[in-house]
Amino acid sequence: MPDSSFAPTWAALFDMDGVLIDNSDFHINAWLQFAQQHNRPLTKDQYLENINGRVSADAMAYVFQRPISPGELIVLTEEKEAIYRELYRPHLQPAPGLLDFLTALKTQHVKLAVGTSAPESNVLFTLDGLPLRPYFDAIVDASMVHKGKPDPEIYLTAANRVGVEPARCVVFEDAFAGIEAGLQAGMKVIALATTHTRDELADTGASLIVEDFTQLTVEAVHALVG
Ligand SMILES: O=P(O)(O)OC[C@H]1O[C@@H](O)[C@H](O)[C@@H](O)[C@@H]1O
Repeated sequence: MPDSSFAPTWAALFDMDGVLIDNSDFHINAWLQFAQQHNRPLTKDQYLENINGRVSADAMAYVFQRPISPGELIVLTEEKEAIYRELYRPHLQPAPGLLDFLTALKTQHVKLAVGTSAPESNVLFTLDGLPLRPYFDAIVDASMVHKGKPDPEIYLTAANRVGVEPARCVVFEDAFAGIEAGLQAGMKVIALATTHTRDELADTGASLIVEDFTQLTVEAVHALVG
């Protein structure tokens, strides 16, 4: 019998919005409402192409088409995220199959981390609201990096925090910017077809595309970095 205790460690790095929770429609509606309140034009397609999965600093600069000062960014971000949390709070639940999948990964001693573009207030809302925090060895949010996705910094920081080299990390993502961040970090990426369709995700470079976590096994994911 091979001794599995000597198996090299690998890590699963999870995006938060659109992956741990299936909440894209609520972010879209919150952004449209926020933009309207500020008399800024914004469409759903513009959101999907230019905002989805990105840190607030980049999203706000896009919406207002100008640089946003650090003080203004805090106020505007919390205004938008308060709208989102109000809309999504009654629906807050883990993505289908997530809890069983996280439990199976933990049983196999896989290192687990979150790498999200969200501000800390939304991480508290989601990870403590459900609660999911106890599953993870590290959590990296927008306040902990200089550059947001598609830059690889968020996922490289998460890998570093769990002590696993990038080549042995699998990223779970739903957003174009996030998939690119994982690939730029030298990691394998599994795309969740929550925000975008399978067809839209087909040419992104993701190794696998799934609808939700019920379609995944630990073995199938491990095989990507084995
Ligand atoms: O997908 P991630 O990295 O968890 O991204 C979080 C961000 O995702 C964007 O799509 C939302 O519009 C933001 O408001 C949110 O903060």
